[in-house]
Amino acid sequence: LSLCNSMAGRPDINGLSARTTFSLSDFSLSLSLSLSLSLSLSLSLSLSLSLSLSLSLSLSLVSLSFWSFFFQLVLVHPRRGTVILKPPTPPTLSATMALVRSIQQTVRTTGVRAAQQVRALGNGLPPVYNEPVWDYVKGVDDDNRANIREACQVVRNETVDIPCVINGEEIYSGNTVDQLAPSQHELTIARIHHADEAMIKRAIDGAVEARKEWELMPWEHRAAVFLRAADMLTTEYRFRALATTMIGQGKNVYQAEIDAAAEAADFFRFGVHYANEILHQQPEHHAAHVWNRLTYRALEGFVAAVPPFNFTAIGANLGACPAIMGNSVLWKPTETAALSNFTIFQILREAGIPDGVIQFVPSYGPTFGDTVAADPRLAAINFTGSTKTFDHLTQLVASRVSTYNTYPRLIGECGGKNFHWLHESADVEDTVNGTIRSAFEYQGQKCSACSRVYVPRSLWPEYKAGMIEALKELRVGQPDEFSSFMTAVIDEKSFDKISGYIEHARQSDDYEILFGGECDKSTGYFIQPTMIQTTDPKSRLMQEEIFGPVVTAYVYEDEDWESCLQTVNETSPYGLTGAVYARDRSVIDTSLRVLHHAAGNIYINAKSTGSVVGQQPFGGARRSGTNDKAGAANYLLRFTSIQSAKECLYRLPDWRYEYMED
Ligand SMILES: NC(=O)c1ccc[n+]([C@@H]2O[C@H](COP(=O)([O-])OP(=O)(O)OC[C@H]3O[C@@H](n4cnc5c(N)ncnc54)[C@H](O)[C@@H]3O)[C@@H](O)[C@H]2O)c1
Ligand SMILES: N[C@@H](CCC=O)C(=O)O
Repeated sequence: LSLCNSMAGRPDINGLSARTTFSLSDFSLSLSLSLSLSLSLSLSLSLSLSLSLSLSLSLSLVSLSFWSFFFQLVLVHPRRGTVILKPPTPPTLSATMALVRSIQQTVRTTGVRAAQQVRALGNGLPPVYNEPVWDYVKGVDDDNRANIREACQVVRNETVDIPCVINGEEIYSGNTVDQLAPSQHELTIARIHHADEAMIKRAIDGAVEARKEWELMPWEHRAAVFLRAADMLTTEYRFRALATTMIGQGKNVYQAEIDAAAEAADFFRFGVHYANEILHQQPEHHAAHVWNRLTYRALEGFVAAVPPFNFTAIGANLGACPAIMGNSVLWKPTETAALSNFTIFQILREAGIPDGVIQFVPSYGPTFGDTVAADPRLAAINFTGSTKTFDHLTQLVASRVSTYNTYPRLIGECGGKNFHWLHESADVEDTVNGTIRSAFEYQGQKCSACSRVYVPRSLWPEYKAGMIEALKELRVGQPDEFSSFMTAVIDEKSFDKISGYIEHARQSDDYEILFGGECDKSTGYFIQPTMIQTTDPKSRLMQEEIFGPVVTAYVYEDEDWESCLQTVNETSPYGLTGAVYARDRSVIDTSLRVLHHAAGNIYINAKSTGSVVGQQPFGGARRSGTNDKAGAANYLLRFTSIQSAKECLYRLPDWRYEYMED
């Protein structure tokens, strides 16, 4: 059990070193095993052998158990064998660390296998666990660093032709759009062949046909495709998935790792895990001589999947997870993330997804939206992106609602205006570190990124100084330079929008730019991390989603903390993520009450980004979306249409009721 529990945590997310996150329970399992082994063996031996022989055997067994204890710790720890051997003084144990790192891959696999055997007993599936995040630490993970550099160089040197893949056929339409590297204009990494309306219609026909066989396929065969894809993605294709995300979407190695490897694999593995739980849920109550059953049908029709640019994993989740539940899907990647999405799609094909079940149809957004919404077989739109686009798709569907064979399900995860609220009891250093990470990692292009901060006057001098000191150190560069914390924003449209907000702040008396503000698109779309202070808590920069590396702070009087919480709650139309930093427990309690509907994901003394599949189901309400919670069973439930069956085990003997006799 301790093994399984330890698998549930993913290191790093809030900045903790992976090497400090193992728990005592990991040790206790190994300890008890080795001690009980040694005790029971020596006991039985002492019964049958002479005392002295038994004693010497016991001693050797104790020493053996010590070593088995040591090795078991390394082998069974599912995420990080290396955690066990953290050297108290690095120079003296550096050789040991190097050795352990060199067997790290083996340990990861072996540890996972050991735990798999434990969990598999429970539910008949291989166990589910969060994919370990690799660190790429200099001097420790040098092989991985070299591999990722090489994989990025391959992406830099090539221009991949990305076809539409319809019913298994690769179609190079010739109607192309280029995918450019955001941080280097001259790099065209892919040429995307767009589908037109006729091709999208053909993809719909093929998908509807393919679904019939796919949804009836025994569950274990469907599940195996995604489990296999997760393994392929995290082993032989890991560096490729990362490199296409790094160069294509402008992520540093760590941001790519948590996205294209860890979260994408988690969506597949946990998707299968949750689907398995759902499929096995059956009515608990049966009247006498009756058998009630539920059948989890796929949606009748097809699912249209429309992901954003900012997470490769979201493409994987939107495009693939409905198929776990037996649906067929049209996956329309966005142009600015086409290469990474295509990489994931190719993995799924190689893992055995049947032709037609997932149709890969890059196309111009409005052409795709109009065509799928016009088809009576549309069963769901699985969307993540801006609130504006989701509004548009919702209106399209609403305007045609009586033409559909079934009411299309609308799943929309949209924008945010996420907050960090500090109380005077907060730990300032912690909030500075959290804000820097949340607001500026991946250039603030996470829907969860912190974008507005509320600071009590008593903490402001220390908080502001801490932020500026960190910002001075924060390096903006190329995605495959290990010194880069930030790189360029995704494209010219984003660049213009973000720089427009900065310009607005420069022109208005409500704001003071405390740091950054420089924007340069001459070689790539670079925007320096920017911190702004406002005197108006309801001004534009406190309300609207910017989706870039800009954070705006408002300073409030310490004694007004409760009314400030009301301001946080009422300022923006969104309700995605937010963080409360305080050490005073009653303040935490009050803040959670006031902010009850302000965020779908609320964080306490933790930054507003970095949700983990299976741990913090993700999504928000208000204008942030339908809050269906990606990374949880609820999400899978949106893609099934339950049929309820009642079977009588007896014959109805008469139509008359007994009371009818006089
Ligand atoms: N809540 C979440 O979970 C979440 C996660 C990631 C991103 N986001 C949000 O996504 C936005 C950034 O992503 P983006 O810039 O790619 O969003 P976007 O709305 O511009 O595009 C999203 C997708 O919609 C497609 N699209 C555009 N017009 C369309 C139309 N008329 N019909 C059909 N499809 C159309 C695009 O091609 C793209 O694939 C931000 O607002 C961010 O907050 C939300
Ligand atoms: N799930 C991610 C955000 C996804 C949207 O961009 C997080 O929690 O940071």
